[in-house]
Amino acid sequence: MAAPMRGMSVLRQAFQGLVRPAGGQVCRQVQHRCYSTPGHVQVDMNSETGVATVRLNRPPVNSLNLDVLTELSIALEKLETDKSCKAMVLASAAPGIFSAGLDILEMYQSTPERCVAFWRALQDAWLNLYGSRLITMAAIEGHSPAGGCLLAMSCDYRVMAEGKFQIGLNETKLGIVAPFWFTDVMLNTIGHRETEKALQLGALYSAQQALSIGLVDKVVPLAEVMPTVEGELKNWLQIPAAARVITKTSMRKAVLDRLRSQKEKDAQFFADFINRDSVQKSLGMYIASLQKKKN
Ligand SMILES: CCCCC/C=C\C/C=C\CC/C=C/CC(=O)SCCNC(=O)CCNC(=O)[C@H](O)C(C)(C)COP(=O)(O)OP(=O)(O)OC[C@H]1O[C@@H](n2cnc3c(N)ncnc32)[C@H](O)[C@@H]1OP(=O)(O)O
Repeated sequence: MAAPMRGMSVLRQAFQGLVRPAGGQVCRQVQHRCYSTPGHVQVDMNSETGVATVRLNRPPVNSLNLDVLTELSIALEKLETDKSCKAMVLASAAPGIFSAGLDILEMYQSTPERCVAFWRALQDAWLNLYGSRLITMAAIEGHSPAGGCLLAMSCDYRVMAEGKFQIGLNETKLGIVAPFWFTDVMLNTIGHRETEKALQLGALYSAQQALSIGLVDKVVPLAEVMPTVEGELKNWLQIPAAARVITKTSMRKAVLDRLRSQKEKDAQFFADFINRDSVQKSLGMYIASLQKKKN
């Protein structure tokens, strides 16, 4: 195995199969390529079908910190440039959870510099996902609040497990405000009236409620989520790719461009907003309430 190259992060090289990270595996078989690293994003590429499964793997709740978001971005970039890849399923390796959203500890008592770096990583991961040429499907096998809901909504199709799991943009409940591009994605998904209610209330929906407002496309028993995604993918894969990609791009371009044109301003705004005393106080209380839930 080659030594790490200068000027290129070990993480990026690991994803490109150039180095074998300590404790990790890079396995290549005829039909499957798995890029498994000590990190938090597992990619399994089935080269026979052209479908990659990307699993978030940061137990217990797949909260999205700087590292996870950076890894996710790199994984998505790599799949985007892999000509054999046609579709991507976003899923979780942690039972009972899709993603708990942004890691609240990245936003609580952090430095402005870290906040900006964290936000840039989120912007890049989202731009890569929402702007992807691939068919993207979310297999939601657990809770999916806030940033988890953003990731799911940014896919082309969503299948959610029935039962106790919840999904939604609950930011106001934490005393924070969903950024404009979260709002844009929700508007594109469920329309203006439902978004207005959902965002003000910080609503978290059951799978059935989410289905009724169009936040997810299908609700099935937990064990059926992956087979349902695979079945749906067969339909999507039959559509001529160029026509589908042009359609998707034209429908998403305005929302993507809106963030692209003001990334730095948005990152600065986030860092300033999140470090306000009143916001820090709300976040502190929310963290305490999560911990109290256990006692
Ligand atoms: C004026 C105009 C302003 C314009 C706006 C400008 C800028 C925008 C500013 C801010 C926007 C920022 C956007 C944020 C989006 C987000 O994603 S915020 C994150 C929201 N997430 C949540 O609310 C989820 C909270 N978690 C839960 O509800 C539950 O954990 C769960 C997901 C339902 C799972 O429950 P379960 O019982 O299985 O697990 P536990 O609750 O016991 O959790 C286990 C463990 O994990 C910790 N944890 C949970 N969620 C998070 C998280 N998101 N981040 C970090 N840590 C988390 C939890 O505390 C437990 O920890 P332990 O006690 O140490 O074991």
